[in-house]
Amino acid sequence: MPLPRSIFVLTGAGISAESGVETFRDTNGPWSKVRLEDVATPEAFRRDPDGVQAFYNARREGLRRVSANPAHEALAKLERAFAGTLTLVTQNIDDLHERGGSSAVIHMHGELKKAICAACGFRRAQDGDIRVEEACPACSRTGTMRPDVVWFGEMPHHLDAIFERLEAADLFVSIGTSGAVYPAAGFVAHAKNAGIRTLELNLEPSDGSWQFDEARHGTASRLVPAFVD
Ligand SMILES: CC(C)NC(=O)[C@H](Cc1c[nH]c2ccccc12)NC(=O)[C@H](CCCC/N=C(/NCCC(=O)O)S[C@H]1O[C@H](COP(=O)(O)OP(=O)(O)OC[C@H]2O[C@@H](n3cnc4c(N)ncnc43)[C@H](O)[C@@H]2O)[C@@H](O)[C@H]1O)NC(=O)OCc1ccccc1
Repeated sequence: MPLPRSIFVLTGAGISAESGVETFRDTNGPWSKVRLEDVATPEAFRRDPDGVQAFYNARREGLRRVSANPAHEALAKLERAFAGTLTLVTQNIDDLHERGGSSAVIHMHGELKKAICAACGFRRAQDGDIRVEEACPACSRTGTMRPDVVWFGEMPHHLDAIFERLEAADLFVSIGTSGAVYPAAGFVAHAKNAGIRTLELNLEPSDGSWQFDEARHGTASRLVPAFVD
């Protein structure tokens, strides 16, 4: 296998599973206790801001109790080895890629540790809880500060740069994702149509596994370091 010149990596919840961040499919994960449309849509935020804030405040607080694992660290090593020609796109809203040493992470679904004003777009770093009634420091409106995450029905971030980088890559690697949520789940088909080699590293075959040139199944903390070395 010729050494790729530029690699595009997409990650999902599976890469953070061994750090203790539940995936969306975990039987006792956060998503097993709530309905997606009750916590991760703009409509839910309008209908029940307390419930939505509590859901994300709890996940943000949970980040204090977890740390990056060997899969995150291996991708940081790959970033150093492929200075500038590695694109790392994650669907995850946790900060474990950065805590694993990666510096150029594209969070296409946003970040738990950021907040945004739904009225004026003001953004800030967010460590503690967002309080429902707090006022936006920029426009002074209250009840508009929300987690800076992409909810269902909202446009993911950085899509133009993502597709540009994807088309310029010669290897697409998908790690720890079930391929259930679009547009991320469509990246493998896009890569194939562009003649790019595709590799899946996942605990089990994902919904889109049949599309990959190669699939290796097992835990990320074992598969990713083995892929990088
Ligand atoms: C449910 C699904 C069918 N719905 C969608 O896809 C929707 C609607 C839609 C759009 N296009 C479509 C086309 C067809 C059908 C539906 C749609 N998409 C949207 O609404 C998107 C926005 C979607 C983003 C929503 N926000 C998230 N997250 C942030 C918030 C939050 O986190 O709270 S999505 C969220 O769910 C997804 C969960 O998936 P995974 O990360 O893969 O996690 P999962 O648990 O499912 O799987 C884990 C995998 O890991 C593996 N694993 C487990 N342990 C390990 C281990 N140890 N090692 C290795 N692997 C492991 C498991 O085997 C498993 O395979 C991620 O994307 C995650 O970010 N927006 C949009 O379309 O806007 C308009 C648009 C867009 C583009 C252009 C024009 C218009």
